[in-house]
Amino acid sequence: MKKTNGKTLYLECYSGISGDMTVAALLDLGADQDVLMAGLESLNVDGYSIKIGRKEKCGIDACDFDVVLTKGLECDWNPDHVQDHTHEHEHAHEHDHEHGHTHEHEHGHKHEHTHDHEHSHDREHTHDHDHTHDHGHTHDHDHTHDHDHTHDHGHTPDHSHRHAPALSKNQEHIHIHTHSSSDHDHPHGAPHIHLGHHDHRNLLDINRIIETSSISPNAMELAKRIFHIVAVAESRAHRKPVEEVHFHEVGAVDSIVDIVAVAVCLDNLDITDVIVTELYEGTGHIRCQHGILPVPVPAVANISADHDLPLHITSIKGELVTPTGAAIVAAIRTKDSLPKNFKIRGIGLGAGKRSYENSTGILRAMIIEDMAAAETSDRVWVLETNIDDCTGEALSFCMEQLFKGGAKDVFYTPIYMKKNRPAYMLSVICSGDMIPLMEDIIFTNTTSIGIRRHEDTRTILSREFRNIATPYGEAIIKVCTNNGKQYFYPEYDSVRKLCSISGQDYMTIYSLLQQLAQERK
Ligand SMILES: O=C([S-])c1cc(C(=O)S)c[n+]([C@@H]2O[C@H](COP(=O)(O)O)[C@@H](O)[C@H]2O)c1
Ligand code: NI
Repeated sequence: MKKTNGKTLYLECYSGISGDMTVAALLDLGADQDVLMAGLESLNVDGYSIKIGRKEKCGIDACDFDVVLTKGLECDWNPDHVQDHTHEHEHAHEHDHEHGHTHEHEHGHKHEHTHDHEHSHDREHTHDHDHTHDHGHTHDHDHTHDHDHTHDHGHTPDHSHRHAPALSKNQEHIHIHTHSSSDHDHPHGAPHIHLGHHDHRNLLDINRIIETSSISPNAMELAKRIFHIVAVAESRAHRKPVEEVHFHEVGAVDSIVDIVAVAVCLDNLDITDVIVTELYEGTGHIRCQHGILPVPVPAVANISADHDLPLHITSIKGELVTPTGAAIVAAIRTKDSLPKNFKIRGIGLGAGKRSYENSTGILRAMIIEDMAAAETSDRVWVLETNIDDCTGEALSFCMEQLFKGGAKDVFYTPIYMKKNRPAYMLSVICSGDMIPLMEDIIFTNTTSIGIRRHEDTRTILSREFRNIATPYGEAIIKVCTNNGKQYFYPEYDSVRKLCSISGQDYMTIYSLLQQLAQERK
């Protein structure tokens, strides 16, 4: 079910947008890393690890999210290669496709390559796959491309590969998590899925991977929506029915991880409204699996056309907006323009993998609060029924179902009914579209045989939930605004948890949380 009344996200795409930049920006905004990692693990996809660190872009500190592929590139590197290398692996792969991920190869060293450079090996290989390698052995590709890989290797020392260390100096990893078939259990009984970097999958395969995970229903719906947008765009570009689009680069592990990670982080941050600037894009051409593509690449152009995304073409030679980035914007954008007056409640900076002149390579995300919308009113429906013949247990269960179903509020009022019967009036406050579901829950779970209903108006203060750190752990505070003044209401569950950790009484912890929230406002 789509949530409402959450936070508003403002995405500044002045250096374009890609999947990994978005995840990094959302993590920097405070999305919970543990929730993200648990969600990704539940995908039952392996062959990658996650690196979350910091990266300096144009002197600015930003978060870096990297999907490091550990499987599916056996074609590129195997222990035999090492024996052939007399130089110290001072070469970087020159893949033509432009993913922003890192590959980690299992031959005793790690190297990072960003994929935005051209081939320049002096190697003799005919190889109509986009990346080429130059090692003295026969490659045993395990991916299922229908390219012909005819590697005719033989080292010459002048190749331009340069193995960079997996991290740049200023990159401090704060989370590394490896997924491999042997290092974790798969809780859902879902088939374990090995996705090599170049395996081909269609939309059904991707949806199955997402649906068998344990991510929240909101995140699941959003991840599927983003993939669907890419599939439609690819289907038009390649003139194939949507169901027959075989995802290549976009269906690879890093894209699945990026898209699901964005969905999980947005849900975790409780984002319900998103404002996005125009998408700054480069110009010229890039290479990918299909060969040379114009920028914006066909999938990005199609997504922009289908979803009315404003593009701003800069003179930068290269791809600033990836299909994944454009699809994320198309799926989450709810508003076109910023409110006239707003306050910034949080800032997150996500680092891009590429560097261009005249571009910071940073995606900036902000949580903003519209000052005009701080106090507002809305229309709701009130459903009521009087019940004198139902157990307290059934009434409690019904209340739980109503809240789960999306009621804004549910409460019981003790009443006296005919024949002097002590009874309860059940009241449900909900939006108009929820009435059928709410009534069904009441009729199914209680003895009620009739429900009154009327529409009402209410004045509501804007509110948001903030996490604050305390000496006893994290706590959640509800922050409400009235006439520009903020009020801090610690959440009951947080107070309860900290009471039990600290041994302090309820009012002491409650006041401490209010005081800390006030200080950090
Ligand atoms: O692999 C395919 S089918 C592909 C199609 C297109 C089209 O525009 S069609 C573009 N690309 C390029 O691949 C990389 C990966 O994109 P992500 O969105 O997965 O990051 C990117 O450079 C695309 O322009 C691939
Ligand atoms: Ni394509």
